[in-house]
Amino acid sequence: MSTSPFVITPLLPGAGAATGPALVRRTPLVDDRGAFARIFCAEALAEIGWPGPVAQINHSRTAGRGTVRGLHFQRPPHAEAKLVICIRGAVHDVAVDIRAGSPTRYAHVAAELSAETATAMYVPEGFAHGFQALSDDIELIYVHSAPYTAAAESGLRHDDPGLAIAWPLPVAGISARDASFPLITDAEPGS
Ligand SMILES: Cc1cn([C@H]2C[C@H](O)[C@@H](COP(=O)(O)OP(=O)(O)O[C@H]3O[C@H](C)C(=O)[C@H](O)[C@H]3O)O2)c(=O)[nH]c1=O
Repeated sequence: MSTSPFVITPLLPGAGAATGPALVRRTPLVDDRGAFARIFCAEALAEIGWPGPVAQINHSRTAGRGTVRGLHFQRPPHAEAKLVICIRGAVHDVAVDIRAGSPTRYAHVAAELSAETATAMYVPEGFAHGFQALSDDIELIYVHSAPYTAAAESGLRHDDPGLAIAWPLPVAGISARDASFPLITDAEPGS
């Protein structure tokens, strides 16, 4: 493996490499048998703020192009960092700054993640995450720094005018729960 298993590109100008979301592109080792890539590396990601031990790893499949999942986050003290790894298909991946007092609160960053480009997004604590499937048959792996805590789960509306997220495709297949999150103008303080 070269000196770093990833090429890391911070996505939120001014947030600093160690506090904002980042695009994490894997650098697979290719030979005549195929390829080998590291998909998570605590040491390499600590440089951009990965906070601690891996608490949970999830695998999600999304069948239909245009489907939106999210935007999700866990409220403190269960806030989590995530590495969202696309291992099949392509997604438009979005992270929204929800940090109280942040000069970029409710600003978002977006990037295309795909198996073909070997890309992932680092989503720090204090950011909500969502994505839209750009193809059928998406598979994502999520590495979480905190365990799932249903009581701490919350979210933002994908179509909130206060967020102004431009989804590339007509939105399809969103869950009733995700479609019913409050707008940021209606949300309870601290929610
Ligand atoms: C995360 C999680 C969920 N669940 C249960 C809760 C629901 O009954 C069911 C599906 O969860 P959800 O609808 O939140 O799944 P997604 O909408 O795909 O959420 C995922 O996609 C968005 C974009 C993210 O950023 C979340 O981190 C990620 O979990 O699994 C569990 O039992 N354990 C878990 O660790």
